[in-house]
Amino acid sequence: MPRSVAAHRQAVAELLTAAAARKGTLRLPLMDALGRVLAVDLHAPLSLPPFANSQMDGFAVRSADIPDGGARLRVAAPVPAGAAPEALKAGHAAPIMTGAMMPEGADAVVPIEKATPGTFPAPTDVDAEVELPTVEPGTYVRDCGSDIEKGALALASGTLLGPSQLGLLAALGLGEVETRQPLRVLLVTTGDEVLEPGTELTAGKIYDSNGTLLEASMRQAGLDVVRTGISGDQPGDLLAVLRQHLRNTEKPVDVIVSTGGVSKGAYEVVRLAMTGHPVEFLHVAMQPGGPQGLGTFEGTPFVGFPGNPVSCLVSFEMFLRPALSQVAGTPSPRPVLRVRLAADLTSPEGKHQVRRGTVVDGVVRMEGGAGSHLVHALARANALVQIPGDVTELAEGDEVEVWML
Ligand SMILES: Nc1nc2c(c(=O)[nH]1)N[C@H]1C(S)=C(S)[C@@H](COP(=O)(O)OP(=O)(O)OC[C@H]3O[C@@H](n4cnc5c(N)ncnc54)[C@H](O)[C@@H]3O)O[C@H]1N2
Ligand code: MOO
Repeated sequence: MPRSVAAHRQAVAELLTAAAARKGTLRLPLMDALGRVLAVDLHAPLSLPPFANSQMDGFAVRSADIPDGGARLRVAAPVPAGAAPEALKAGHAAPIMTGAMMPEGADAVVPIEKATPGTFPAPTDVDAEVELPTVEPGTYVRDCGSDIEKGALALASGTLLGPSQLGLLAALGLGEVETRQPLRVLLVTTGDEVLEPGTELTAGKIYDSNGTLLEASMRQAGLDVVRTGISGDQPGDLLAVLRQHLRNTEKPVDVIVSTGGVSKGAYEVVRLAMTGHPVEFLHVAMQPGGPQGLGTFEGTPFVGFPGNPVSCLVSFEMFLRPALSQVAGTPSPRPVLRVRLAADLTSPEGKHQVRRGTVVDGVVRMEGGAGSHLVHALARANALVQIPGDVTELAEGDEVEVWML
């Protein structure tokens, strides 16, 4: 009886719980923290904006100086961005640039486009005057702390640090940030037919797509990855490679992920190598990614993905990524949408099918067929299309769940 997708995801999460709990924190320069997870609640060390400033190039005024019909005001010394201006005298308007600090006493900005004349006077013109329309207090003023007040929670522990979050930390003047130490994955691809990209292709051989596909997925999900290179179909070779890396105390490994060698062939290297170790080989009611291995190898959690590249990606997205979110707080789940099918489709009964598709304007079009070797079609897709095991036929316009890649 195949295992359900949810049950296998839970089994992967349980396998990784102890390893995730052992991880500490790591203080990193901001750019090195891209894709990492914040380890602490972070409170703003200063207010943003740190001072009231102008949202427009224009004139800083005391709004009370300008009645309904407008007023003619004396032009004060200009306030460029970066300057600490003098207080604004009554009856005056100070030329002020976007981002420049509001002078004390000024409470509004009139944009230059609304001024007469509509250009700033030369700084040498000490007798200049300007005619301005009436303005509400606060107009085009970005108040101190209007984005965040000093001491308020800026980012909660567990936040994934992407460009926007790191930009906020930089705006708050922080050069470093406390991150969760990521789990380190030992990634091994297997198969006598598999060659490193960049080498010469000979008869019967193919290039290793899985290593790159999975390392990229794992890095994107905030994991550390150590690659072993390709292991051939001799179980002894695979065992030697794994043991060599597990002995490396400088880079201790938290989980091993292998690809290939888990199904029913005559030379299933991962199955053979794991004989006598507590690794279970089973079938999940999912396509692609049905054959799976799960257990421990000499105390280290072991996850064996099938060899087909699309099966590897689907296995990562369906099992490892969500399991990591659950146990390691790596908050990188895929955005889930409900969209309409561009065309009819069929799906095998009893298997949760994960098709690849392109979502545009709320409609999903399939990319390629169901085959798990279709890497070109995968590269065109922007979503995984989820078709539950009890659904065998869907019509154009029917709603389906998609996970955006
Ligand atoms: N009799 C059966 N045969 C197969 C079954 C089955 O249930 N009964 N399951 C099929 C399914 S589904 C899958 S998925 C694969 C899984 O096979 P393995 O995990 O044993 O993987 P391999 O046989 O080593 O490789 C499968 C496929 O993928 C290619 N491959 C392997 N590694 C790489 C790599 N690093 N980069 C690119 N491509 C790779 C390999 O050449 C094969 O074409 O088994 C089915 N068979
Ligand atoms: O499960 Mo296999 O991954 O269908 O190709």
